[in-house]
Amino acid sequence: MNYLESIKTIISWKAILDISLVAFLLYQIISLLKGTRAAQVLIGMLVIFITYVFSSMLQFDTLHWIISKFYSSFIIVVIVLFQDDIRRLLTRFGRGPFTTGLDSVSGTNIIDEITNAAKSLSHERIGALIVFERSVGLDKLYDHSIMLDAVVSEQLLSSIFQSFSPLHDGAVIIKKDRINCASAQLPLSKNPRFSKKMGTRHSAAVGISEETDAVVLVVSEETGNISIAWEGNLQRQSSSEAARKMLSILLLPRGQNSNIIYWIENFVLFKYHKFILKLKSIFSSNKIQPFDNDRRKSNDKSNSLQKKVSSLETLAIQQAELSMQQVEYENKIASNVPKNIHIRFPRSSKIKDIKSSDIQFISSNILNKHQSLNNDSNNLKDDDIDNLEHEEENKNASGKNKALKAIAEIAPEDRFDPPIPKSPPPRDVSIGGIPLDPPIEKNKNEETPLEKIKKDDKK
Ligand SMILES: Nc1ncnc2c1ncn2[C@@H]1O[C@H](COP(=O)(O)OP(=O)(O)OP(=O)(O)O)[C@@H](O)[C@H]1O
Repeated sequence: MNYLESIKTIISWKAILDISLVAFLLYQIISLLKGTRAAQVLIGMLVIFITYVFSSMLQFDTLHWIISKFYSSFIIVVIVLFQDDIRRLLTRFGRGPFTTGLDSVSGTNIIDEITNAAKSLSHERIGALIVFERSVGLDKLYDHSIMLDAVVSEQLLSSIFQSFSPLHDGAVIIKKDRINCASAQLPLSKNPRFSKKMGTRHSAAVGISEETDAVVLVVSEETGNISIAWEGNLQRQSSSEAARKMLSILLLPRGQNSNIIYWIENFVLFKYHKFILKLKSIFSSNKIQPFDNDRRKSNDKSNSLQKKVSSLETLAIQQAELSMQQVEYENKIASNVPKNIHIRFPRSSKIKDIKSSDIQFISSNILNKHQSLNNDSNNLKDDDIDNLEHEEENKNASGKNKALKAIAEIAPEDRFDPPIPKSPPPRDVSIGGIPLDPPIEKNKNEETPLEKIKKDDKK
């Protein structure tokens, strides 16, 4: 009985609260430092501390003196080494699940516009990075960005991220209910788990969510996946609808008059998603994030497709070469054409949607186009040979152009190629009557390719 009573006096509610607070603080610090460079520094400092204790016990006076000098400036060392991590830790304590980023009235519309834009961008395989500012200001990112202060709309967001837009590189930042700026450069993730496996767009999304309480929506250009980064986590969304729900949880205040029940509901939902994310990363095979698995699968698919395409391309070239052997004249005219044939898929096409029948269609298209080129050159044979002599170079060039046009026709749908710059204006050939580049004299003994062909024909 005495024993139980003594325990009761020790374990007061204050002690329990005290221990819980310490445990919570330690958990936050460990979860923040886990996997970072700071964790390694911390381990190094722990080793020095153990050496210090042993040096004192074993009376190694010199070692003990050196380490004690080091520990006298310990606080300064810690602040210098961990300045980034301390800032992140303090930011984390300064925010909570109750800080929201959008207004409860207009927020839903904004999330709708953004998820619709993400859906169409994902469908077209156009990468995007959209940051929602919450309680921590992102002012330092504005300096190198382009200020917009525009109303959030699906059309505007979609056009910002098109590859021909001057604003497409970098992130769009949503502040309150407006698009604040575009082309913002975000800090990359410091977590080696992300920084090593991911491309820079996703690493930047995680990076800003590690440093601040911002929520980031990423659309992958490579896979078309929509992901959301928050609190240093990255969660791939199964659909744009899932992204909409997740953004609503993270950004919208729960209810117009947010009372404690809504707050708790928000907190539980917030923690639930975090817990699910952790579970997934623990149980996912090979300890690879679902995100990485997707990327790997998509790489495998595109690799096998590339193999198929290159083998079909070789076949097309082989057949073209065979047909070219029939007439030497054609061979001379079109000898460069097969080398110019490249299969180009439109940017927006989904790799998984391209079936083997499509590839067959494409390859037969190449052969047809090539055949028509050869026919063109056959017709030329009937033309006046003298005229040809002067036009031979032009014909060769037009043959190549036709081949390139044929390639452009293979996949014309909604592919956007930036306009080809006009040829530069003619250079000044002389300054004050002194020629800059003396004209190259044609070697009269040198045979033109057409003269060679004529000779061969005569033989
Ligand atoms: N630090 C950054 N801040 C903002 N945007 C960035 C940053 N780093 C890269 N980006 C954007 O990401 C693009 C490059 O993406 P990259 O292919 O490296 O990333 P990724 O994560 O593999 O994405 P994706 O799956 O879309 O290819 C850049 O063109 C740029 O628009």
